[in-house]
Parts: sequence; structure tokens; C-alpha cells
Amino acid sequence: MAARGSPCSTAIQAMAIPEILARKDVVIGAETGSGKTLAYLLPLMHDLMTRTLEDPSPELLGNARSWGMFPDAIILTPNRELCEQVRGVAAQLLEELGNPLRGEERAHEAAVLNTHTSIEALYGASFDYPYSEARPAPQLLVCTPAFLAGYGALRSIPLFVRARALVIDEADMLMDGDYARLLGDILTGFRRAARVDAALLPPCRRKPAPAYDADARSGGSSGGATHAESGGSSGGATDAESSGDGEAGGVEGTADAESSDDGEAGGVEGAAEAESSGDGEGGVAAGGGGGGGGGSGVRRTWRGPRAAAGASGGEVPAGAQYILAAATLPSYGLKSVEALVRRAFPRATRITADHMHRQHPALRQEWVRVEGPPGPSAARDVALLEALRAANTAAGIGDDDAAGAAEPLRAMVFCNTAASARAAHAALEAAGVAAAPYHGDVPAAQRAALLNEFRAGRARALVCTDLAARGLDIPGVDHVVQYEFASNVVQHLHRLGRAARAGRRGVATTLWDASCAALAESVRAAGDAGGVDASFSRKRGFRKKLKKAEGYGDGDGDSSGAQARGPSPRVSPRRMDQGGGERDAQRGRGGGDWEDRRRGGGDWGDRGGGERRSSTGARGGGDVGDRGGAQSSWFVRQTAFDAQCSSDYVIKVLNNCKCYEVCQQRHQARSSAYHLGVDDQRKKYCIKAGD
Ligand SMILES: Nc1ncnc2c1ncn2[C@@H]1O[C@H](COP(=O)(O)OP(=O)(O)OP(=O)(O)O)[C@@H](O)[C@H]1O
Repeated sequence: MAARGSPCSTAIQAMAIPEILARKDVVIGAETGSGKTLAYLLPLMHDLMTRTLEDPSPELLGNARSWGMFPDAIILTPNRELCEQVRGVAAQLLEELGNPLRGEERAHEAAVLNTHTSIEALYGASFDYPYSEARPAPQLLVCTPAFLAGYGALRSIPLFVRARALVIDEADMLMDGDYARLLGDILTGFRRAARVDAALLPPCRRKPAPAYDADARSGGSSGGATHAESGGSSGGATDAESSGDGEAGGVEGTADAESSDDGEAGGVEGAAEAESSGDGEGGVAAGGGGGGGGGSGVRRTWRGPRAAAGASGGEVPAGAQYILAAATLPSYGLKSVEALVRRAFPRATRITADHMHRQHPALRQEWVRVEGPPGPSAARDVALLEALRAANTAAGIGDDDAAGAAEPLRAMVFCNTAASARAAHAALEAAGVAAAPYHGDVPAAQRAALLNEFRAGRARALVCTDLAARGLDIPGVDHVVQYEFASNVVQHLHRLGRAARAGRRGVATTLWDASCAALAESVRAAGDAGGVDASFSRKRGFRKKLKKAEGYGDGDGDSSGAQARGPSPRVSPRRMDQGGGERDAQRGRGGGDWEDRRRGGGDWGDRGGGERRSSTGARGGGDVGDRGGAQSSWFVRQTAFDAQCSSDYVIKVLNNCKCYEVCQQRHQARSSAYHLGVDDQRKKYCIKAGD
């Protein structure tokens, strides 16, 4: 860290690093910009560099070629931008350290294979495993869940057997909505790998925990209590104090009633069992082989990879180490992500920071009311320009300075849909502000280039959807503007978190209107009171607000169309988590509640949150809406099937979803317009764009 010019760890790093080095499961919950990436990357890379080959068996050495096909650690992030960002940080660390990411074991393999990549980021649709004996895997693989699940995670046990660690970044997002099924499949793969560990792995691969961990940390008591003692011990608190950044926090244990029984008891889980075709544990195990585990709901796969790993109190569990990182872990209700985390990783050490779910003290918030309907308008454009000007003025940058003397603040302007982003972008350009668009209508490659423009300071504003709300770390962004108010408080927190990072100060301006007054008021009041936790439960209420908003502008084509279909379209509060663009999509198509989502799976990772939804939404509702909520289990991928279909097609991947038959019928009925994907096993389906 000193080499990076960051000689002090942040509080969260000081607490998390020792626990991860001890190879415990760890859940890191800390506010945006608190340094979670390094908190898991540093110990992970240290582990990969320093592992020794205690017993170099001929079996292992003889199998070097085939073992070389699998990574040692896997980091999951929701989209390609974050994959690249994490890969970049890891690669930079590696360069600074000057060491290859290679313990003795990999060194043996490298001698055989004569080549090794340390870190690689992979995303997009890959239905063939990209590594082979001729092309060894990197030690550290950063990828999207879709990538990993795409080529058949359940069947690739060796991949998971070799992996020493799985990091789930933006864990709340990946454990929710359409990502949940993919992650569930991956965890099932890990769980099964832990079972076959003994059969597949040579003894030298099963290392005991480092000695210091056992002495210093374990108090000999059971499970969560041990973690609680260890985490809450002076280590965490002292480090937090000494980090000098004013952050405090504590490690809290997980010894609660829920976790005392491997997370398999309790009302919610019981209910989940009933939903899971009744085959429970055996079903999970037997579900592999044919893309198994399908069709019976996400919950079954969430029974916790630890159940099979046999972790018991105070011990470092067998199998891979699980590390979860999130800036928001909503805990409302029994079905919350927080509850899922506790069930799936019951003995994980939990590390939290004080400012999680709270207004960041270094972020000044401005609230500006805009009259008129939601969505782009002249009044909103004026308010946006005024917000940028006011922030510059407050920072001591005048209009003249903006012309060259001093750089105006760099701002991220968040919109709820791609259409709004286009409108806001046009308004900025018309006013002479160099702005870069960043939303789903911009092709991924172009997006990456535009992001670089913004990073380099050539564009002063990034006009984006929630695609850019999570995880993106752009040093120098001091101003966040919400052109439209976030769909919910989770997105609100992530958007605001793009500024005031790593100890910098920042300002956030939120434009709000009558349609979102209730949520805005709630968030504002909660922020003033200290934390926005209570506002998480506003999601349901906010759904109603959205409905009202849809009726707000009667006569507006969109909303009148929705109303003409009869009942108000339902907007899934969970799906709203993942981006604003979906709001339009949902409006157009209806459906999509909790029940529906359980059937769904999906990769929005490749294209991020809001954008995909806006593109599907743009197709309008009509026929899709007829199927009620079933379409929520559809997920769309725009590339990757170039061999099978042209770019005029978007891809719907129907992972065992229940509407597959419907789709097939449609395909048969209109075969001239549709093209069924070749890989029937995974039920990929192409549908002509614009249909
Ligand atoms: N110890 C440190 N000292 C100074 N800066 C740091 C330190 N650790 C991390 N940073 C910087 O803080 C910034 C934010 O880090 P990071 O992206 O890991 O935050 P995060 O907690 O993952 O945020 P988010 O929840 O938004 O993804 C980065 O620019 C990183 O380089």
C-alpha cells in the first residue's frame, strides 16, 4: 500500500485484511469509496503469492497441464466495467509489487507450461470454457456471474475445486434479482466441489489455516461467537482508530438463531424448501450434469455453500474461502439480501463500517425541486445547468474559470432511462458543457472509450444511467447530480457514492419532483437523522409512487398506453434495485413481482443495470405483457452469438425458465422472423431486435 502512495489502510481494510488472511469467510459491508476493493484484493493476492507446495506429489506435477486450466481465485462483479476496473487495480498492484501471482505450486506448473497470465478479466457470453492445456487460466480470474455460469458452472467441478477463494463484489446486487440464479448456480458448483475435494485434489492442495490465525483469533468457543470475539477484538477497533480517517466500525459476529443451524432451519428457509421441488439437498447435488438445478427457484441454491463444507465453530472452513463486499445490504424483511447472506454464509465474519447506509459526512447534499412532470423537461435542464454552475461557484470556480483558468468540477449526471440521459446530454452539449453519454444505448466498446474520456478529464460531465451507479471509481469526481431521483434508496446511495470517495469531499445535487416527493422526503429526513436504513422499506411504498407517476402525465403516450391495458403495470421493487432504465421497461411490459423473479435468471452483468431494461422496454409491451410476470425471467444479451445471428438480433437466454415453451411456440409460429439459438441445452433464443 505504501508503494501505491496509500501508507494508511482505511478502517475497513484494517479490519478485513487479517480476517481474510486467516482464510475465514468474510462479509464486508462498508460505505461507497471506503476501499473495499483493496480490502479483499491485497490479502487475496498475498495468499496467492505466498502459498507453498508442502507436498509436491507426482500426481499434481503430472497433472500440471490440466490443473493449469483452472484459476486459483475468482472475483465476481456485476458488469464488464467493474471487471476491468478490478483487473486494473490488481494488475497495478502486481506491477508495483514486482512479483508474479504464483506460489510454488503454480511455479511448478509454469515450469511445465512455460507461460502464465496472472490476472484476467472475462465477461460477455462464453459458452465454451476459454482455457485449455495450451492456454492456461490466470491465477486470478475477474468475471461476471454470467460468464462463469454461462459455460456450465455446475458441470465444471475442477474449476471450483482448484479455486481457493470466491469474491462476490457488489454482493447485494449479485444475490438479488436476476443475478441470483446465476450466483446460486455458481455457489452450487463450489458446494459440490467441496464435496468431491477429497477425490479430486491431491493432499498438498488442502492446506491448514495459517498458524497465527488459530492462536490469535479463536477463543475456542463456537462459530459466530468466535468470530464475534475475534472481529470485535482490539484488532478491529484499534486499527480503525489508527487509520486516521475518522471511520470507525466493528466486526460483528453472526451467532444468531438463524445461523445456528447451518442456515437450514427457520420459517423462511422452510418455505423455500417447499418451493424447491422437495428435493432439498439431494436435489442440489443431483441437479448437475445437465444444467441441473433449474426451474425450481433460486432459493434452493441459496442454502449455503457452507452446509456441505462442514465448517464448525472456530475452525477455518474447508473448501474455498468466500468473501462478500457490498456498500448496501438492505435488511428489511425476511427475504432481504441481508437475511440471504446470513443464511448462505452463516459463519462468516461480518465487518461493517459506521457510515454504511448513512449520509457520508464528506458529501454535501443539495435538494432542488423541479416543477412539472417526471422525465426530461426544459425546467429540469435549466435546473441541471444551474446545479453545475452552483457547485462550481461554491468551489470557487467562476464562469470565466470554466473557460480555461480553472477546471470546472467533474460531475456525474444520473438519469433513470437512456432516453432521459440522451435528453440531459443534449442539454449539456447545447450549453457548451463537454459531456459524455454512458448508458445502454451506447455500445459497450464506445462506452469504455467515453468513460476513459471522462476519467482523463476531457469530458467534464458523464451523463449516465444506473449502469454507472455502482462500483465505478473515478478519482476527481466531486459532483453527482441526480437529474431524476433514483428509483429507490439503494440506488440513491450508490449514485451519491460516486463522489466523496477515499476521503475526498464532494457535493450531490438531487432534482426531485412531485412524483417522487415521498421517497425524497423520506430519504432526506432519514439522512438528517443519521441513517437511511428505514427508507429501505420505502421500496414498496415507492412502487405505488411510481404507479402514480405513471398516471401523472395523462395524455403522455407512454403512460396512457399503460393505462389503456387495464390494471396498473406492476413495478418490481427488487428489480428497481438494479437500475433505472428498467422502470420504463416495466412500465411497458407490466409484471415482474417477487414470485416471477424466482423463476428468472439472467445476465444483466454484461450490459449493466438500467440500460438493458431500457432497450427491452423500448420494444414496448404488447405481446410480452400478455404473459404477465413470466417475462421477468428473460434476460437479454446483445452480442456473443454473432456466429448464429446477426447484430440485428438480441439474444434471450431462457435458463430453464417456465416461459420457454411459450417462446418455442412463438418461434414455431413465426419462424421466418425468429431464429432459435443452436444450443438448445441452455435454451438460448434469438429474437429479432425491435420486435
Ligand atoms: N488505504 C487507502 N488509502 C488511500 N486511498 C485508498 C486506500 N484504499 C483505497 N483507496 C482508494 O479509495 C478509492 C475507493 O476505493 P474502492 O473503489 O475500493 O471503494 P469501494 O468501497 O469498493 O467503493 P464502492 O462501494 O463504490 O465500490 C479508490 O480510488 C482507491 O484507490
